[in-house]
Amino acid sequence: MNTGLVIGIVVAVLLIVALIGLGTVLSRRRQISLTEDESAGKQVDGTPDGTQRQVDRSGGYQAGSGFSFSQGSTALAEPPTPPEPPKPTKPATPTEPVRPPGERTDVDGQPGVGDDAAVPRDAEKRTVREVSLPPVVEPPVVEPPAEAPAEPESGTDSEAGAEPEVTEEAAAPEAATEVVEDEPAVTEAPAAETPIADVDTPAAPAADSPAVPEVEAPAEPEDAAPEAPAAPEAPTQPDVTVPDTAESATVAPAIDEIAPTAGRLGRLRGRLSRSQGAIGKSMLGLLGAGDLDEDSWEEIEDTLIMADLGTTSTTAVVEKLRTELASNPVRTADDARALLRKVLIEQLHPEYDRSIRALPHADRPSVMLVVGVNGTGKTTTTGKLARVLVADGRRVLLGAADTFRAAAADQLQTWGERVGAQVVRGKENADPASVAFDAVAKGIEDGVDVVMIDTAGRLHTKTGLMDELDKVKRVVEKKAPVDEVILVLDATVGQNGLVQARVFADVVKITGVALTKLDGTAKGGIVFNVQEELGVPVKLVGLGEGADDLAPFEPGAFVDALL
Ligand SMILES: Nc1nc2c(ncn2[C@@H]2O[C@H](COP(=O)(O)OP(=O)(O)OP(=O)(O)O)[C@@H](O)[C@H]2O)c(=O)[nH]1
Repeated sequence: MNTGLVIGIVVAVLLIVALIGLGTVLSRRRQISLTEDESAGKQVDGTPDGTQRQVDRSGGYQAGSGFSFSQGSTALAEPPTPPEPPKPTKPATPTEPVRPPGERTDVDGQPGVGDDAAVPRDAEKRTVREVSLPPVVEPPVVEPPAEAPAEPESGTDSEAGAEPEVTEEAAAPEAATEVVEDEPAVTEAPAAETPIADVDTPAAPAADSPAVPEVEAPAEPEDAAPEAPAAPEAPTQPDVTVPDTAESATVAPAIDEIAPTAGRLGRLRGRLSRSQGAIGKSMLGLLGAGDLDEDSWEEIEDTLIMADLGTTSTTAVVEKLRTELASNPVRTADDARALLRKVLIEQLHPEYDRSIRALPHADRPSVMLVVGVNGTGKTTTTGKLARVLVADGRRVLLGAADTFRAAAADQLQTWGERVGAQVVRGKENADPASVAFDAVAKGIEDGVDVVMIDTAGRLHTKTGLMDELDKVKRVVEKKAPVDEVILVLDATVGQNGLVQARVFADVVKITGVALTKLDGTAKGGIVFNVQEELGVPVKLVGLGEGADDLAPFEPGAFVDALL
């Protein structure tokens, strides 16, 4: 009797125990804990610091491409100025990619290009690489009237460049202002030692040396911005310095080796590790905690706001997360990560065109203005981008329209010399618009592929500056339409950067943003905010002071770095 009963009871008990065990296991698996995740990460690569962990999580992400360049004809719906009359333009020489196949992947240990990069400490350490620049030389062409020391060229040149175009009433005068075309360091003695030796303004005119302060603009340029009726402000002091006898000097200084441009964001991802802590860790921790109550959602919102995503992006991200979680609850840490990744990437508008409009047009170079508040990294970014372009086989001409600070032009010149790009610069306090005009004229004349103009970045609160910027653009467009206007923003200043950005956006039509110093902030979320506020894509990110610490912005790679 009892044997059967006993067996039955034992079986029943065993069954119950088994069911309880199974239930426990299942309920545990639904829980995702941050601490669990972390230790797992450590296990994988055995490093306690977050940096390594990122690598594993990325699944070895490689940014698919390098920098993407495009032609900017349609870029700015600005009134294109009358096309250049057939000038002595050299058909945009089909420069062949001289691209140095970079074997180097390390960017650390590169020189810090500081405020004043005039002294390239690393020059000797680098492998000198010959990047054969298309022979721009043709001294005779521009030189003829050369005998006259000072004004011959610019003065006349500007005018000349102006006249053929539609009356150019204003153009000539405006542009006629002081201009200095200075080619790489062909100057005097001191230049001897290093090819990169910083150069004072052009050799000749004694002028500028004395510690000229970087203060307010000179006489007229500021208010001289009087729109169209600009005609009056005629021949401002046509004081010019040096027609570029140095032209040919462009030829062959020691040129830097440039790091490979492809996959840079992937390679530099470690620089974003601080941002990772701010967004990735806490967000994943919260999302992984299973069912989220309102407090948890608030915490998620706070995290995003703290990371500088801004309210618009934060709200959008939270709403998307809520919707997704409602229909597809996350069950594993990987699920949580995948969901967050997807939502964040969507919020970064991967559909935006982030190509840099730096490809030449049939009859003229592309023209790029680099604008932004002082100290954000305009000059540095211009130099870094010039390197990328040169590495891509492009002929680049840099226009130092930041005449406000002498060191800025020196700095740009140094960058130019290091990659073999021509530099057109003006005397300190020269009219920036004039320098920009001459740079573009020179670029057209020499048939370069792209002219990049570094502008001054005085405080946006000075309306004079903004007028000046507006004037620079107008004057430049008398020579050629501007294809790209890159606004450089410092990621470390957070919301203030956006205030500045809006002011600039009111004056010029910004077509792309370069967000610098992302290596120095835990608030990588600023990228979302900037795009949302300006409606303009972040195209470039600065991730360090090194010469190659500039990467194209790629939403996927960026989010991977954050998580
Ligand atoms: N850490 C870091 N520093 C950067 C980055 N970009 C630029 N810098 C540094 O920021 C400082 C200012 O850069 P500049 O290029 O001189 O800035 P700017 O906007 O041209 O300044 P002004 O000529 O005064 O208008 C320099 O020390 C640069 O090395 C970056 O991405 N990361």
